[in-house]
Amino acid sequence: MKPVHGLLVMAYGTPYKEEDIERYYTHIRHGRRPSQEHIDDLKARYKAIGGISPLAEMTKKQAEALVNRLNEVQDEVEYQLYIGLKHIEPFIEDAVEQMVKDGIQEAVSIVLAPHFSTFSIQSYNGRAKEAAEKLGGTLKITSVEAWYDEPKFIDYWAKAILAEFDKMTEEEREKACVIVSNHSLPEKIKKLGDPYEEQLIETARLIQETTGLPNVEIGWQSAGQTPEPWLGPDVQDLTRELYEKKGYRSFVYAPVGFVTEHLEVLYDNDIECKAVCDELGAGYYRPPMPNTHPLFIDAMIDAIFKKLEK
Ligand SMILES: CC1=C(CCC(=O)O)c2cc3nc(cc4[nH]c(cc5[nH]c(cc1n2)c(C)c5CCC(=O)O)c(CCC(=O)O)c4C)C(CCC(=O)O)=C3C
Ligand SMILES: [Fe+2]
Repeated sequence: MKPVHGLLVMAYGTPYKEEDIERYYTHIRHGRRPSQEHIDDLKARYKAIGGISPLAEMTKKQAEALVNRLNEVQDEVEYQLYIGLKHIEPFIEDAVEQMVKDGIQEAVSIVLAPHFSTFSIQSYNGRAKEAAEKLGGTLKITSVEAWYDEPKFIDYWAKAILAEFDKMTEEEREKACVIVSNHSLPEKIKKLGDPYEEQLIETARLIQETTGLPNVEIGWQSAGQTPEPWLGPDVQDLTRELYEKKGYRSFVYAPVGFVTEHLEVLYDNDIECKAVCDELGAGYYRPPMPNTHPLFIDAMIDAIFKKLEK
């Protein structure tokens, strides 16, 4: 009999129904209830993308694709899937508790987000390890930390971006640019030595190298509503600036820090960035997100093996 190990797949989480929005947002804000205005604003954004986000279902599909592939490509271990979410049930702690109850002693974890930050990946991994320790320390978790430069991940985006350029006329292509972006974080992470910004720059460089496209720019999106400075330029401001200063007339948005068509993509890109493009009379393009694309799933499988072989 093969030994059974856990595969802990962690993701952000999303409200399952409208009534979940308030407690979900409160959890994101570390237990501080947001103002009614902020809640209403968030509700309106979910409404604008069709009521709820496709994220919950897609996280499940991605996790299932990962465990199936992991059990297909190796024969020594039987991996059992556990999903742990950051801001809604099943929480990361729930998943770890279930693993311990199931008698799992070894697990590998991966977060469905490619770039490392103390704000994101480290907090997921830290919560998983802390939960395992609290439950007696019988479960050992090996955590993948980042996979922003995995060749198959880059390949997925390179192909998806080039497919958008294929939709353009020769003339349009010459004045088109790619905006590679990630979720903004407070600028103070830079002083803390966080590699988040550099990792996005490296993802963009690899995409540029692989596609051979001349115009690749970096932007940040979906910044929080606090007075402190956040990483910029914001993708909307950047679009205007590039239109004016560099004469670009078409924009291909590649929000590579995300992996699914969820709120930030469907709203911040497909509604907000598109509105800027429409106003400028510029072309708006946004390749499909990786979701369960085999290249994308295999990129994460490669990252898992690299970590386990270390
Ligand atoms: C780094 C990062 C990622 C990527 C890495 C990862 O995936 O972990 C990410 C992903 C996501 N963020 C998501 C949703 C939200 N994030 C919020 C707010 C915030 N995110 C932050 C960071 C990140 N977030 C931060 C620093 C805040 C401000 C907190 C504060 O206020 O102090 C808010 C509050 C309202 C607003 O600000 O919009 C919402 C609703 C969804 C689900 C979307 C859906 O349901 O489809 C996803 C995938
Ligand atoms: Fe977020």
